Amino acid sequence: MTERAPLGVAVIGTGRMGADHVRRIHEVTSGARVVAVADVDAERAKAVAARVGGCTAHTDPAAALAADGVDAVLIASPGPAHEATLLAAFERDLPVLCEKPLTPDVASALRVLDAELRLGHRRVQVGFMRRYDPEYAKLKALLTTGQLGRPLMLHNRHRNVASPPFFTSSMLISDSVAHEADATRWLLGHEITAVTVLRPTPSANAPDGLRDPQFVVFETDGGALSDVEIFVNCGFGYQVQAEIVCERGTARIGDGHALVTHMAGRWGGTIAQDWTERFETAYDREIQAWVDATRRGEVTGPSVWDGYAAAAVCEAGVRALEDGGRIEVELAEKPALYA
Ligand SMILES: NC(=O)C1=CN([C@@H]2O[C@H](COP(=O)(O)OP(=O)(O)OC[C@H]3O[C@@H](n4cnc5c(N)ncnc54)[C@H](O)[C@@H]3O)[C@@H](O)[C@H]2O)C=CC1
Ligand SMILES: O=C1[C@@H](O)[C@H](O)[C@@H](O)[C@H](O)[C@H]1O
Repeated sequence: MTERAPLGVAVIGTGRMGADHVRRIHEVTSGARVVAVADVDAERAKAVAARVGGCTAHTDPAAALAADGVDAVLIASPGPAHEATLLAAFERDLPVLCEKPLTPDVASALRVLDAELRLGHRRVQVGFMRRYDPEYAKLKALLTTGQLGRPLMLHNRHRNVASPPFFTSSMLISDSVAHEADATRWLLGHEITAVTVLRPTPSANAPDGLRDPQFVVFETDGGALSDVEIFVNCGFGYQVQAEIVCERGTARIGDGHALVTHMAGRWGGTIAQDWTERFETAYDREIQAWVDATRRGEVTGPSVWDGYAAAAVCEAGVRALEDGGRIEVELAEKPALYA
């Protein structure tokens, strides 16, 4: 690849996120083009490839990685399939953007971490896109100035309209609260040391047997608390909000007051209905940052260590959900590669 050639991207998994990322790279991102896609569903892969000129469709991710013109990989298959594609990408030393979660459990996350360490350099950006959301970025910048003083508590709310049919009670933690695990670590610059999960009586609108909502409390090594209301069948909208409480003040994001209307004796606004709407700008910025860094020969953004740490927090959270009580998070020693 010459310095100015567009980055040739293989997109693995062409479901909801993968197809949206293909569209994004094709229409929004500069400096990249999709040259191959793979999906176990051949028809879906073909349909998505057909929307992009010069893109080959595969059912085997390894074949897509080996296709002509592939310089980098975007993984958007389900979490349990990530490890195999990550390891295949490492064999070709290809840069990767891997949708969250890095992998669904600690054992597989550690295998990926070990494999990247053996490679000897960072290759992966993990898709914790909230770090690229303008509101989260402003909150992070404010905290970095130190004006508010030491962070004491972070209150998070994470609401989805409805959960998909395959969603389990533990997925509220491993699939959804994974975002707050990362946001807490990133915003505070602390590691999470323990997790407690409280379970109110499930909403009558939750599917039978689903423990929804849940109230999760993280303790951090900086002495802060971060709580998360996770409610994936709230019915009315997609809401992600965060309020930081510090020694000298508070700051809050996610109220969605960009447009307030006054009409017919009422005032109000609209609520996003899903993540593609609420975080559209974050995804655009995330993919552009990945493409730009990759073309410079760099790897930036959330690392394999961040993906592993989130997996460790979520695994402790799932145990806390199942067993009750407070579960400590066990983290390996942080390798120098991720310092
Ligand atoms: N950052 C974010 O806000 C979000 C991230 N995600 C993540 O994106 C990833 C994909 O999620 P969705 O698009 O919602 O799922 P989806 O189910 O809509 O799409 C997954 C696609 O992967 C294909 N697939 C399954 N196994 C495969 C394999 N071994 N190789 C290649 N393709 C395979 C499926 O046929 C399907 O087309 C997941 O890791 C999920 O956690 C999902 C939603 C939001
Ligand atoms: O990552 C996501 C989904 O996988 C998850 O299931 C949702 O709860 C999150 O809001 C969304 O951002």
